[in-house]
Amino acid sequence: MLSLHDITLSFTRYETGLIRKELPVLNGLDLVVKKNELVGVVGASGSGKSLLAHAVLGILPANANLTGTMEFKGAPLTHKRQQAVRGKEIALIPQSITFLDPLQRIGEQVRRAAILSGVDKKTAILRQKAAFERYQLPPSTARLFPFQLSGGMVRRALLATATVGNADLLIADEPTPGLQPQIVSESLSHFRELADSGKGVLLITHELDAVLHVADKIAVFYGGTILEEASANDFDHGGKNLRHPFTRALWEALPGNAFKTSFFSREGPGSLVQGCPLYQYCAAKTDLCAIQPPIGRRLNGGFVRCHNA
Ligand SMILES: Nc1ncnc2c1ncn2[C@@H]1O[C@H](COP(=O)(O)OP(=O)(O)OP(=O)(O)O)[C@@H](O)[C@H]1O
Ligand code: NI
Repeated sequence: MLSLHDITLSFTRYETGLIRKELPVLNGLDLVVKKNELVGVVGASGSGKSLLAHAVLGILPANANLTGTMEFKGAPLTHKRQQAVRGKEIALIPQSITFLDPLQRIGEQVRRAAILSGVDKKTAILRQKAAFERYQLPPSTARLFPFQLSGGMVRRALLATATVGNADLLIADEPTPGLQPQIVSESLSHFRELADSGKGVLLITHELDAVLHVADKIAVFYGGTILEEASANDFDHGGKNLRHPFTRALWEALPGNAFKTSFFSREGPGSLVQGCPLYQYCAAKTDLCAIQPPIGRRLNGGFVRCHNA
């Protein structure tokens, strides 16, 4: 359904004296989301996950330079097509709550999203009511404006807005922070249902724990690229089928597993280095890792970008 190949993204910045600086964010990224599939993208804060979502939707800021190929349902996802499919065939649950229209009542926004995705007015009303019920928004909130809702309610309104239509691909960017555990687990199982009903779901998060239960496949994101693509089952049996040392470290950090902190750092802009992005932190590194970025390859039914896997 969605196929991303060799996606590279940088920002142009002008510094004093009009010196142009390129700030790399994404680097040679490949990712596929199929019909019926829920793919979790797990990565540290600031590693470029939201920008990846924005790249697919065509809503990057003007100083972003994007290269690579994107396909949606087998045809190139050009800028024109992105505009045509946004909110219709591809829906986003944004990380930022500022994506709601501040001047439109919540109920109208959810109904408008349903209509945009191709359902008639009557159905839109029914769908809006069902979405409100699913995300525990009392019917009376339909008449309120976003500023009149609590932060948690705004998040639930965003969930309702993105899932009310018929989008074939749902991209959820950290959709559940600050929500009650019950609503978190309900929205995750709703994403699973959507995938089971023939949609594709891309779920972006920094919590591996939460997505593991619902995802088919996990893409581990670091330093602007995907280090490993593993099936959710690869995390079973003590994670012994995992390919990359970083993914194993993520596995170790799951509740109930032995926690090692040595591997983790905050990823900042411009931190892409000559060799492996994990060179500084990796316990399994060799000299090659310092000078040559590992090339991605298929391994044991998954994907890995590591010289030593
Ligand atoms: N318009 C911009 N110009 C320059 N740099 C930017 C711009 N927008 C984002 N960045 C930088 O790109 C990097 C990736 O940002 P992004 O929001 O995609 O990270 P993220 O993985 O979604 O993080 P989080 O988990 O905190 O949401 C960040 O370091 C951010 O500062
Ligand atoms: Ni983000």
